[in-house]
Amino acid sequence: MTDLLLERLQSGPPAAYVATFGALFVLILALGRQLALLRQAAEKFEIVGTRDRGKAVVARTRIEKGGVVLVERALLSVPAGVSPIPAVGMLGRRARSLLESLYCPASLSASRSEDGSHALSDEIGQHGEQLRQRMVECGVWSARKAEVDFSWAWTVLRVWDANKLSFMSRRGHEQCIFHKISRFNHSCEPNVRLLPTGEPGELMALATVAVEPGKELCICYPERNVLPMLHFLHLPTSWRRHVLQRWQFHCCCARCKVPADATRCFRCPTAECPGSLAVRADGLEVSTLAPCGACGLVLQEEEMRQLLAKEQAAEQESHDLSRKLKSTKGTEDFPLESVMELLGKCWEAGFSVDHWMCFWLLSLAAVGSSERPLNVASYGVARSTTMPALPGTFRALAETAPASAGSLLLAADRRNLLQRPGASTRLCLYLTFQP
Ligand SMILES: C[S@@+](CC[C@H](N)C(=O)[O-])C[C@H]1O[C@@H](n2cnc3c(N)ncnc32)[C@H](O)[C@@H]1O
Repeated sequence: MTDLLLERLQSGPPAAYVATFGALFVLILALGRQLALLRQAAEKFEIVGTRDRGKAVVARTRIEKGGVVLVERALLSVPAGVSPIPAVGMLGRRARSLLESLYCPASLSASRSEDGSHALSDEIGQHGEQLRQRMVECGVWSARKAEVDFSWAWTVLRVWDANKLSFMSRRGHEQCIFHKISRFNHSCEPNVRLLPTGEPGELMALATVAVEPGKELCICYPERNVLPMLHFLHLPTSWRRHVLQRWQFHCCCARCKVPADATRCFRCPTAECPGSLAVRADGLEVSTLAPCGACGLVLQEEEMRQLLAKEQAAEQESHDLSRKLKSTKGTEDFPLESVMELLGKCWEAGFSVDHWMCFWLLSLAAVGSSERPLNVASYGVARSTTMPALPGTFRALAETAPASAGSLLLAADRRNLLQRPGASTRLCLYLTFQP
């Protein structure tokens, strides 16, 4: 009996078994591949390579406004403010390889205020020099494993830096990385908005406008207001470029490529001309103004210099106002007078009603003059940026405002402020009041 067994073992499994198992294995692989292809075909988007911004998500079919592009569960998720290091060290094989395939910049940038006291670079050093030590200290790795896995973990942390998204779920404030959602590029005229589904580590991508097949699907990376009640999308091009440096790229979206910055524009001085002159945003060191869009007037260098100096002075005052707003508790101490005063200065300085500062001040004026509690009024601006555009909103305010501010309020009342750049993305706005 034992001899028979030994003989069987030495001669190995019969060839028929090997062939059957081999065939089954190949069949399972082929089925898996077919299933993956079917799933991909059912998706409304595909991930493709681009010439200038790595991979991108592109619509495969027409997606209606408000349509769900995808719902995805995160590959890696940690509560906000908590180090991702232990989670990185405990990833499974599949999550590891998916993460490794994501975009990974050459350098991890310096500690950031958004990360608060838990800036990653405070733990691991600017270039990962303390990473090994931290992995061992927090018990994720033995000293030997630290030697082997160091470069892998360093890569994953750079992936984390470039791709992480923060949002609220049932579990609280989370920071997550996704396999597909992390492929969305940024645009200053986004057509997709990410929304938490409420489930832990889960996000949903919704189209904010109808998207035609072949068009890139983009989100807006900065989520927070830059000034109280002023979202990133309403900022001038140069300021947006500065904010985007956090992701280490120079935005090449359609809005950033336009040579004149429509959010920094002045009224045309020609009598009766309704046009405006916008600051050129083509990277010239000294700012100049493009000719008037309506009558073609070109300003002399000295006139341009004067307008730009006035703009700089008003911007300086906007920082003081922003400080006041941050300490505002309610409607009682809302600095409406300061808002009106600055509006008046902007009008006298020749700003167009489309200038970013006018848009901001007009939103503030609408909130500050509303009879509703501050959080409700500012939420109104957040939910519906149509509020400042409702006929009559500013006309009533103009009656009590200083004469110069009154002109701007009346001008704004005749216009739909949503016609301004970035406004098509209004579903992406979260103009919340941040005390
Ligand atoms: C979260 S990843 C987005 C997906 C990435 N393109 C990829 O290949 O996986 C962020 C990086 O994509 C690139 N990127 C995103 N939006 C861009 C834009 N509007 N212009 C240029 N580069 C962009 C930048 O390199 C940025 O750091």
